Amino acid sequence: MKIKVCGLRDKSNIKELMALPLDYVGFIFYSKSARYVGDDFDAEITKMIPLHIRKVGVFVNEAAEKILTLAKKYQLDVIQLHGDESPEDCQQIKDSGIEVFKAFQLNEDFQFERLEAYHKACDYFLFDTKSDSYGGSGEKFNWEILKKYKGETPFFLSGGIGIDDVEAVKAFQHSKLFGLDVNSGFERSPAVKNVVLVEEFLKSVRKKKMSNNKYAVNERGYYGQFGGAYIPELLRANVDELRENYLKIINSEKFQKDYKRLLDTYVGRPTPLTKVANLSKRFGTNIYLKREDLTHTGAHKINNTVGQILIAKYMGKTRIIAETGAGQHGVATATVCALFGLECIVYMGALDIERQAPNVARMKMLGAKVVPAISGNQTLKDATNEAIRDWIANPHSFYLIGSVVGPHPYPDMVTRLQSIISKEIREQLTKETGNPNPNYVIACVGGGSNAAGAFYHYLDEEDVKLVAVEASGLGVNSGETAATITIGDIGFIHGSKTMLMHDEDGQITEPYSISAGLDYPGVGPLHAHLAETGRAQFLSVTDQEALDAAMVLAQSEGIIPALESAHALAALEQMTFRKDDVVVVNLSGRGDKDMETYMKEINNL
Ligand SMILES: O=C(O)c1ccccc1NCC(=O)[C@H](O)[C@H](O)COP(=O)(O)O
Repeated sequence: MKIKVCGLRDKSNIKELMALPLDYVGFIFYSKSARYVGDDFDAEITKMIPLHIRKVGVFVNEAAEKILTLAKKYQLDVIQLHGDESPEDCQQIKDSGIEVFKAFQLNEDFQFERLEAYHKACDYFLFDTKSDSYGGSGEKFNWEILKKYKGETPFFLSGGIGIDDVEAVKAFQHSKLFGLDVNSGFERSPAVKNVVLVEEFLKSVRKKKMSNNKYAVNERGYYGQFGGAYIPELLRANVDELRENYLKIINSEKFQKDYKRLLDTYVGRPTPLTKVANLSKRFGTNIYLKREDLTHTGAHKINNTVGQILIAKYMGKTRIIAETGAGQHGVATATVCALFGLECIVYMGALDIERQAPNVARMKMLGAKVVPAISGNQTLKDATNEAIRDWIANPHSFYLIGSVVGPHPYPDMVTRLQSIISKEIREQLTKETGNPNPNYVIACVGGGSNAAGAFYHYLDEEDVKLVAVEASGLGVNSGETAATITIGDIGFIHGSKTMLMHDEDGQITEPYSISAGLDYPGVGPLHAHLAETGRAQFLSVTDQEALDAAMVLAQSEGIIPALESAHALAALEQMTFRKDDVVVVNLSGRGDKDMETYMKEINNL
């Protein structure tokens, strides 16, 4: 929720307010207002305002020429029009490249049809109370009226909002509510705000709503209708042992201390949140990359293997088994087994062993035994079957799964271990913009572990749009695809009920994507639930679109992404953003491992 404090003038008061996480500050350029900045308002005052706080000039029936002159002088980012300005007046300001807020004074008789002519010409509306003055009346209006507002332009709620309105504001819901505009409710005297009260208001309004756990796993291991533990009887004891222990261990102080130490000193966390200027310019918004590519081993996978190896140790396990497709999870598992001196057996399809020679060599160098799966298509699905067989035969082993898939508790356990990603994003954005919540979080989805981690702390923050990007390979209808949510159905795979791709006989189909990490015929049950409830939007990206996006990032920002992450980047091309949106793309891995593919697929490399 964006917060705008309007009606400022006093330099020392403004300086104090600048320390608060505000989004907008407003200056009244209407001479009849008690908060009028005055004819000799010092332009140095607006210059000292940090760039992330946007400066709004408030005008009433003023000539466009004068507005634009003052906008230049005071470096205003936004013009807020409070008089009888027409859509054409708004458009004239907008055409000069400045954002426009149009204020409307509402009462029960307000005709919302009036707004239709303004949508194109305004970036935001501001709904204030009908009064004899043009604004700053300190009076509230009946917010229920806004149920009638069905327009597309987001709005600020305004009019007499004060510290006593925190609960009402939090309870008020409207899909187009963008922010709150406050003014006289926080004044000591005209144009001088009570900084302590403003700070208290910001904290209370933004305090995380008590999680309603709508998207969390329930005690039976389900996300809505998805999840569960559909496993052979012979595996039951192994899975139950893990289910009974994982939360106790993860929540223990000792685990938290050991896990944090490893994340900080071995994995290299926190990973940076990089604002990418050239990409931001290209998409006309503010794009940040969460740099999982900078972790040890070069991808987010290590967050999970470091956590699971600790859980295995605490459970007294000495033998680790894992399955791997392209070898990334195998390498991350072999890495932590080497670190802890544990035996490591990695099952890998015989065909994948042939295709992924460097990763096979890495695993061997790290001391792991790589066992070929020679059944079926000799790929990931078959490797998983072999790993499960091994686990049944060797119950003292720990099966270390690499994504938010498999029987409960794996999806929840892996999600929690990857949630460090969104925990850090929140902390980093708070420092950077004053608000922990971005407008969008975008991540690629194969099984879905990097997306689960990037989404986790935002699941109940409905103002944050979650975008999951699947690999559509050669196209969603080509038969050569891995876009499970887009074309799949409900079914059972690797011990859980979820969405998967299958043929007419119900057989799971072989997925295809240029990106090995997205080449999975199912998806984690959390993601199936996010898709079903509409909490996350699912987009799909072809091989070619991902390759193009990788080139754009490499050549505009000097970062070569993993092919998986390139899918998340390519989704930007399918979306439209506002100038002041904050968009976080989870850059799940670095591109070194994909150089052979890039060299083969991109001309002149
Ligand atoms: O604040 C003023 O004096 C004013 C005068 C003329 C036009 C607009 C004005 N204020 C604009 C605002 O953005 C106010 O914050 C908004 O009207 C709500 O004010 P309040 O009821 O005091 O919270």
